Amino acid sequence: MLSKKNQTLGEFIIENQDSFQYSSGELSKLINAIRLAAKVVNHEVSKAGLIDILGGVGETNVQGEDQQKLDLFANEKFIQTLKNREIVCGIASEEEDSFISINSNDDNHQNKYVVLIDPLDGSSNIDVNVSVGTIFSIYRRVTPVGTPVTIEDFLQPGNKQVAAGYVVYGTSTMLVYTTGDGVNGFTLNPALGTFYLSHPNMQFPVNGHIYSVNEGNYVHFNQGVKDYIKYCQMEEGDRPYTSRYIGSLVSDFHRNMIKGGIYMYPKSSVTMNGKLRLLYECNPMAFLAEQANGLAIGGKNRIMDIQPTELHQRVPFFCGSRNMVEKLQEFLKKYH
Ligand SMILES: O=P(O)(O)OC[C@H]1O[C@](O)(COP(=O)(O)O)[C@@H](O)[C@@H]1O
Ligand SMILES: [Mg+2]
Ligand SMILES: [Mg+2]
Repeated sequence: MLSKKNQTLGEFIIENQDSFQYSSGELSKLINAIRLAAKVVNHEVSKAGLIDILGGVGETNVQGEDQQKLDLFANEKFIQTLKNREIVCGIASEEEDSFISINSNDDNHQNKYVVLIDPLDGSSNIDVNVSVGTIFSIYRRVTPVGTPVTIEDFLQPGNKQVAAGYVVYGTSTMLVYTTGDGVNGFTLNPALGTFYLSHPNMQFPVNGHIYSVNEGNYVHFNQGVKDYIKYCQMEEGDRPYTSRYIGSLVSDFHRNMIKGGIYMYPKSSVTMNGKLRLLYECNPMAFLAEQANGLAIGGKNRIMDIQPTELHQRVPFFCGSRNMVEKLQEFLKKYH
């Protein structure tokens, strides 16, 4: 991977095109499309209080969650931008019941990629001015080029991803992604509308001192998770760790990748499979984590080895600094 601090995202994409195993320029166009949609969404997010984009639309998505205006705005912008560029043959989104098959105007199109997105991550934080994000995961289709995509093209295990990333709309706006050759972070200069390489070759510190979990659910967690949380809080060695939970997966992950930490959304007696969606939340964050020397598990198993069965399936998710996730796994194993 070739990287020079402060080079633009556009320059970085071109310079690293050949390090991508399927390099044909299509993936570069795809990342460029995501860059463009991220800027459009960032523009709305940054002035959310001034325009009528706060609050819900009074409808729920396929998962029974209240859809926020910004969920739908971001969903529309990412789908539209990807469609207009004629580089993907299918899209799946948290806000769409089923996948969208993209028919090209060019019958001989060679579009090989499908994209899965969480257009707006951290929806519960939109109205309270806390950082939110967008998450994306990219696969090569498994069905023949030129034919309509099928569910098979989306239900691929995470270890088949060719690229994944997120945008965090926070104190600054960053796009962080991997194509399987390390993780790089780009910060948007809003005045110029350009992303610059600010965080080359991001790495999870092997150890960390931050644990991120919604402790309001503590009583519903299984004993292994409870014991690990108690371990984090114990006055011993380099503990207690600090508890930090923003409630936006992207923002909690981003902080933990920079400072060292572990994020947990376990299954519980109320959320039998946890809350987070395997295909457009857990798999992309797991790909990034592993590319940044971290780990991502669902309990006993590696998240990216899970064979998906449904578009919106949920799985327990534990992700972060290598030694912290391995320690948690020790506690979980005690009760399996
Ligand atoms: O409020 P809870 O139950 O702790 O859940 C917070 C988690 O849910 C999410 O908001 C789910 O994502 P969406 O906002 O995209 O639905 C994560 O970003 C976050 O980590
Ligand atoms: Mg989400
Ligand atoms: Mg969302």
